[in-house]
Amino acid sequence: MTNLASQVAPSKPVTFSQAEQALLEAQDLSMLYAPGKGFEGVDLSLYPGEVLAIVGESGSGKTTLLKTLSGRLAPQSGSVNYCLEEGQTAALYQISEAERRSLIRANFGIVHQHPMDGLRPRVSAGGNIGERLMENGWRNYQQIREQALTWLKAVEIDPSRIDDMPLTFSGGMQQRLQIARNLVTHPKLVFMDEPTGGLDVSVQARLLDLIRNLVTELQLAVVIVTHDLAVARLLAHRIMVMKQGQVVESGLTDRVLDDPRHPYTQLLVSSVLQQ
Ligand SMILES: Nc1ncnc2c1ncn2[C@@H]1O[C@H](COP(=O)(O)OP(=O)(O)OP(=O)(O)O)[C@@H](O)[C@H]1O
Repeated sequence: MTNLASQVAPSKPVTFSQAEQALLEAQDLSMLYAPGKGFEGVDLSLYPGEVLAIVGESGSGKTTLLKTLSGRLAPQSGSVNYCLEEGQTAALYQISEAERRSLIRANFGIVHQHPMDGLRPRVSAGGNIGERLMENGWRNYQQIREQALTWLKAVEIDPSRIDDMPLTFSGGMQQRLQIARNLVTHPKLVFMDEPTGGLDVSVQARLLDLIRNLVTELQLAVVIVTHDLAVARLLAHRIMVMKQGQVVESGLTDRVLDDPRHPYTQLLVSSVLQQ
């Protein structure tokens, strides 16, 4: 394992009641830009409060799948259903574009690998957080600023930086700000694409610890794309392994990493152990 694993203790195994209705369900989902480029035949169920890691080599289709699951890229075939409340489900690609946008705004968080892809560069840190509240109907300036201050503290950013522009922040701070902007509206489901990629190992460890605490505290369901098995081990209850656009193995994190069954997963796990 990398240094990262030794700096953050692994999360406790949790089981999810399969009797509960899935929050997100994908059936026979495919999106290929060209043969072998994208993903095909993906089935998946995610339960409330569950963290699912999608792992696999570069180009295996992880980001494309994440975009489709989060309503940002229509599949060529298959369905994605989101459970609005017990017994009420929305088919993400059968509702109108406006309905899908509003569903995403109210229920999903989307954390990009490069924080500036998810932040507005010409808006202050406080404004970046407050904007999300305004999009969800908040109007009282004082309350919005108070929430922004609370969330800056929650993601360990000095509240005195509230009026500073995100471009004056370090990469780690920008990523924490992007997380605050996403979580301020208490989404039920958050999609993360390599949220610790491109950061120093010590910054990664701090960020991972923060993400793990927030996920537990807010009981978030998360789909996280990572090529780093240590990140998956620390955060995820379940892992899905992708190779060339196909899911080759999935299961509880400890089972997949400690007893990998598919030769490709065995290769991934053994290559990490040799580092
Ligand atoms: N907009 C696009 N148009 C055409 N091909 C694309 C597009 N986006 C991605 N691809 C191709 O689809 C395949 C899967 O890409 P994807 O980004 O989903 O993989 P990934 O597993 O997330 O890789 P990485 O870990 O490097 O981000 C790659 O071959 C990629 O080049």
